[in-house]
Amino acid sequence: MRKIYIFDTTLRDGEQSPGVNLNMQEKVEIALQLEKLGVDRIEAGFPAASPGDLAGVNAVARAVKNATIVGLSRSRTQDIDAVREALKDAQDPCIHLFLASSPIHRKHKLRMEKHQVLEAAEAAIRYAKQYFSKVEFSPEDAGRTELDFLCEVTEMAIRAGATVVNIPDTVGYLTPYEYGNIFKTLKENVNGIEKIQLSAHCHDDLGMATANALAAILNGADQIEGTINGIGERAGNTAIEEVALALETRQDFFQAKTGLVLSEIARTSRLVSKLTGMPVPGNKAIVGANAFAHESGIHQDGMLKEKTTYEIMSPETIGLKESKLTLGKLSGRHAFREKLVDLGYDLGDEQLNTAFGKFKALADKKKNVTDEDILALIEEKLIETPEVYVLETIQVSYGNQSTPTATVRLKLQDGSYLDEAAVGNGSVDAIYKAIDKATQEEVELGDYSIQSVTQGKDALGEVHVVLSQGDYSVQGRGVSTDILEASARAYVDALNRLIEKRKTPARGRDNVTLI
Ligand SMILES: CC(=O)SCCNC(=O)CCNC(=O)[C@H](O)C(C)(C)COP(=O)(O)OP(=O)(O)OC[C@H]1O[C@@H](n2cnc3c(N)ncnc32)[C@H](O)[C@@H]1OP(=O)(O)O
Ligand SMILES: CC(C)C(=O)C(=O)O
Ligand SMILES: [Mg+2]
Repeated sequence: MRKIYIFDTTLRDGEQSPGVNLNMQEKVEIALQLEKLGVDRIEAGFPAASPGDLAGVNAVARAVKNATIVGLSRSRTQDIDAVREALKDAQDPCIHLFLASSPIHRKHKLRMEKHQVLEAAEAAIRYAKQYFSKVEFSPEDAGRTELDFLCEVTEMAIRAGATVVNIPDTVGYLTPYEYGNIFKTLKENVNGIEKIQLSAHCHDDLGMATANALAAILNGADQIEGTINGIGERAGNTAIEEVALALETRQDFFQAKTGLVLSEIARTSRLVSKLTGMPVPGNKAIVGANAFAHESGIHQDGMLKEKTTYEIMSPETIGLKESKLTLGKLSGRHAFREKLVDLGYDLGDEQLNTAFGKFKALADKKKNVTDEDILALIEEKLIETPEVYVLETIQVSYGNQSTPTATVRLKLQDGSYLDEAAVGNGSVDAIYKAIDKATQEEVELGDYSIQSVTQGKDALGEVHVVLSQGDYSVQGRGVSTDILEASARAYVDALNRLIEKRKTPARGRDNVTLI
């Protein structure tokens, strides 16, 4: 199987992401993880950029033993000397020289003619070659360079001693067909091309960085340059994890593989995200939080029956424990039952149906239904008390300069309704007074407590109340995303328990019904 070399530039092009700044320790920490991941080459920085970056590259060169350490340099002697200094302790150093070759860059940025580009690049490669056996050369903006001139530049680089020629699509402009064609053309037309490695370096401005890198592989590229999580200048670089998993999953098609330890991918992704401060989007291929998560009922049912129905690779491959079946409003009974079994509940069909109905109602209101949400729903449901009153609606009018007013509607077992309104010292007080009027129960509120049972802005609030009437004392509990609704539910729940309790002989105030 053909080996594709992985050149990681998270610490160089990745650090060019706006807002990212890695200090020496952070560079070393990431580099050591990249070494574990098994990348072949680590571009640690641009030593001429600053004394700090030179020190960072030097620290990486001293720490890493099992990868080539690369330093970037313009085609200028002072930059090359900075790389020499930075890599003096590296076991396996490599310099990466670049000079733009496209007409736009030649004319506007470098203000050079073609022949000047050739001469300057050749001089730089020859100078660098005195100090480095491994020299990579990049004609920057190769993607927008005339193909015949690109062949000329590549041939010059080989003659001057480059060991790798990299073809950057610097501005992410090309389509996979066009990018692949460059590699094919170089392979077919450049003298000495077999002596060097050809490398692909793509940017994601049009979302084609990974597709372009794969097209390069199909057309003879030996090395892929990229970053972890695809971070990098503007829209970023090819995401290394995407190329690695594409080759792994579609070996039948590409007939090529990397030497990466794939099970280190998730850990590396997390570390890079943490130290760069760049969050990984949930839907990011391979390493996004949703990459192995299934939300809809039909998919979840398929997954429970056979994972390959909806997963083309397994989370274990990249070092994750397992796929996730997240419960939401689109989930079905199979996944819901599975979750309940996980949580220790084995409900009969009828109970399951009731719980599922409540779950769907909650999921309509709440983005993420968590285990705690489900436990709260189930525990509430499993303790059966006849519902003499069912809270239908509440409406509360509140202003800090006016008296809170609440209107409630309760449904009775015969299908009729009780509607009442009341004012109170606060919104909850108004609700409770309205319920008292509607039910004509005289009760004393002994305790009221509220807690959040789940997290986030749409968390479930759980209200506990203790009501007493004569010798009877009962607790009630209500759960809702709205604390006023939870308060009303808790009160109505307690009243229902009170009515049930009155049917049995009183056992005294201390004997509180626990739910
Ligand atoms: C496609 C890429 O990702 S390339 C890498 C981009 N990364 C970076 O630029 C990060 C590090 N860069 C830096 O810290 C600074 O730009 C430095 C230290 C390299 C240079 O800083 P300055 O000397 O202040 O120059 P400045 O950045 O403003 O301009 C770049 C100069 O380099 C020239 N230049 C650009 N590329 C090259 C090259 N490959 N070889 C030689 N000269 C080059 C430009 O034409 C310009 O020259 P001029 O001053 O004669 O007009
Ligand atoms: C330095 C070069 C290889 C680069 O990052 C680019 O052209 O995108
Ligand atoms: Mg780049």
